Amino acid sequence: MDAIELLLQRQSTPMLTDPAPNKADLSTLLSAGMRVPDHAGLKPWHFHVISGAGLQRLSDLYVAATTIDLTTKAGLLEGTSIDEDAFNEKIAKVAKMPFRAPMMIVISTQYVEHNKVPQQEQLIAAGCCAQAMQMAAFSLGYGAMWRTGDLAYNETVKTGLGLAAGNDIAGFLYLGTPTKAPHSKPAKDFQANVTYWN
Ligand SMILES: Cc1cc2nc3c(=O)[nH]c(=O)nc-3n(C[C@H](O)[C@H](O)[C@H](O)COP(=O)(O)O)c2cc1C
Repeated sequence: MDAIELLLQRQSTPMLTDPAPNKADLSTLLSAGMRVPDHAGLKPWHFHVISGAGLQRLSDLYVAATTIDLTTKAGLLEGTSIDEDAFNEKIAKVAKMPFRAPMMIVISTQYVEHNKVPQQEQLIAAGCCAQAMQMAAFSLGYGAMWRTGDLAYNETVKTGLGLAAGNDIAGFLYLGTPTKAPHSKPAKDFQANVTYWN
């Protein structure tokens, strides 16, 4: 796919199935992720590639994190008890999340102390990794969807993934093959988002 065509046509695919990117294609994706603009060459990111049994491991972590969250919240509200149905519904929902696609890449930060590169720039660079990997996946014929949600900001999830304290999850990139041929989305007009100083 031509590079401009890729830039103008990229879109997300929420419904994904097997096959996931194969070994060679995954290597291309990860290399694209490493190729992003990177102030001072800090490589302030980390990729967890999760598939197969790893999806169940992530599901278990989501369940543990959500259980802690819900019981802590109930504990803080004196006199309240957990609504068992709502609790079970929420747990069932988060347990399924990693199985939305056959592969996920969790893009997190690995902040480096640097006098010219604030954390904000390092988080942006990690975001660029997610974008680059989605682009690479799209151009190779795979589908991809960048998600976050509460669990991206959850300390139990971050610790369970091995992130050092103070780091962030920039995104969960779901990867696989689109379940059906996607309808091409219309282009967004740029006029209202641009100011020219000539
Ligand atoms: C940082 C970030 C987090 C996102 N999190 C979610 C999410 O949790 N759920 C969701 O439906 N879309 C999320 N999105 C948006 C989708 O990835 C996607 O861009 C959006 O559905 C529009 O589709 P498109 O990429 O085809 O234009 C997120 C995007 C970014 C950049």
